[in-house]
Amino acid sequence: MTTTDRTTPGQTGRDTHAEALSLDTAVNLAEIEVLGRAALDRNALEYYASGANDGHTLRANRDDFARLRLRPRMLVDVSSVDTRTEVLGLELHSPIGVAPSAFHGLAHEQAEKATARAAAGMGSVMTLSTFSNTPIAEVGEAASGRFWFQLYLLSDRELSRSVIQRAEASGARALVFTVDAPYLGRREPNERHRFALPPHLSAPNVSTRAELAQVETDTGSQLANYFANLVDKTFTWNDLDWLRAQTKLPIVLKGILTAEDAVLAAEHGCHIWVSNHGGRQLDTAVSSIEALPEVADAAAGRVEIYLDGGVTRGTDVLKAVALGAKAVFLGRAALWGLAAGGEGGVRRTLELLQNEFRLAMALSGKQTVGQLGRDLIKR
Ligand SMILES: Cc1cc2nc3c(=O)[nH]c(=O)nc-3n(C[C@H](O)[C@H](O)[C@H](O)COP(=O)(O)O)c2cc1C
Ligand SMILES: O=C(O)C(=O)c1ccccc1
Repeated sequence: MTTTDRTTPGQTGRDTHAEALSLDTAVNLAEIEVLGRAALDRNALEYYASGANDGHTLRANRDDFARLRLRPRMLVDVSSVDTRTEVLGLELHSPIGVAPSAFHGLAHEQAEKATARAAAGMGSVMTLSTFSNTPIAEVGEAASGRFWFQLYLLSDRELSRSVIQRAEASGARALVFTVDAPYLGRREPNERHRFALPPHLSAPNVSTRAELAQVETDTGSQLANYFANLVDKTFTWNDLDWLRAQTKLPIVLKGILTAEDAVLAAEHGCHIWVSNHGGRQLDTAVSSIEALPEVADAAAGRVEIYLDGGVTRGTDVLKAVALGAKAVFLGRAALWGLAAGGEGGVRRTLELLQNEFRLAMALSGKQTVGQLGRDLIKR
C-alpha cells in the first residue's frame, strides 16, 4: 500500500484534477514519497520501503501517531512561534533531524553529501550511517559540523576504533550506537529478490568492494549476509566502558524501547534514541511513540531522549516532543526526498515538516518548544 492510498479523495485534489506532481508543488511528505518511490528501481525501493516480516511494527509507528489526540489551548498570543531547540548543545531550527540510513547512493548520485548539505542548510542535523556510500570525511565537510555519526560495532574492534576516530576527526558531534541490530531483521522482499548493492556503490568506511563481492555467492539477501559477517553480536552493557574509552563524544544508544533499558542507558551516561529501526528488526515490537512515555519516565531527565519511526507530519513531531523527546529523526521520509530530488528534495522535505510543526504549535497555543508537555496529549 502506498501512502496515497490513505489520502482521502478530494483532500489533495490531485487525484481528481490530475495535476502534475513535482517537488515544488508537493504539499506534504506523502506527495514527496510518491515522487521518491517513482525514481527508484525495484532493488532500491524494496530495500527502503520494507519492514520485517508482516510489517506490523512498520504500520504501528504511523498508526499510533495518528491515534493520539491533542488537547490544544486557545486564546494564546501565537503571533510569533519559536520552533528552535538544542540537541547536545547544537541549536536546531526545529526538533527535526535526519536518521541514519545506509547507502544513499541508491537514491541519488550525490548520495550522503546531498543529505548532509540539505540538513545543514535547513538548520537540522544529519546522522551518518556506518554503511554510507561516501567516506566520513567528505560527508563531514558537506555537513558543516551539523552531523552525528551512527556506529555499527564491528567484530573487528580495531576497525571499529578506526571508524570512530575518523568520525571524530571529521567533526561528528555525537556517536549514535545502534543497539537493535545484532542481526538484520528479515525483510522478505529483499530475500525473495536477493537485494544486492549495485556494482558502482561500496561501503568505504568499513570494507572494500572486493569484500562486498565475496558475499555475492551466498543465498538470500546479500545485505543480510554481508551484515552478519561484519557486525559484533557479543556486545553487552558491560562492554560500554570499552566504547566510552574510545571516544570523548557523547554516546547515544539507538534502539531503546523499554524502561528497563532506559534506566541502564542513563546509568551508563548514554543518551537514548527510542526506535524500532523503522519496523525493520523485530516485527510486532512496540511502536516508537507508544514506547516513549515509559522511556522518558525511566530516564527521569538524566539524559536526552530522541525518537524515530513513522514521523511524517508536524503533529507527529509535536506529540513526540510533548511526550518527552528532545527531537525526532526522519528515516524513510528523508530517503524519499533524496530520491525525488537530491539535496533539494531533502531540503523540501525538511521545510514542509518544519512549517507543519510551527503551525501545529500555534494551533495548540504554544509559543516555544519548552511549553510542550504531556498536558497536550489526551490520556
Ligand atoms: C533503508 C534504510 C536503511 C537504514 N539503515 C540504517 C543504518 O545504517 N543504521 C541505523 O542505525 N539505522 C538504519 N535504519 C533505521 C533508521 O535509522 C530509522 O530508525 C528508521 O528508518 C526510522 O523509521 P522511519 O523510516 O519510519 O522514519 C535504516 C532505515 C532504512 C529505511
Ligand atoms: O537496512 C538497515 O536497516 C540497516 O540498518 C543496514 C545497514 C547497513 C547494512 C545493512 C543494513
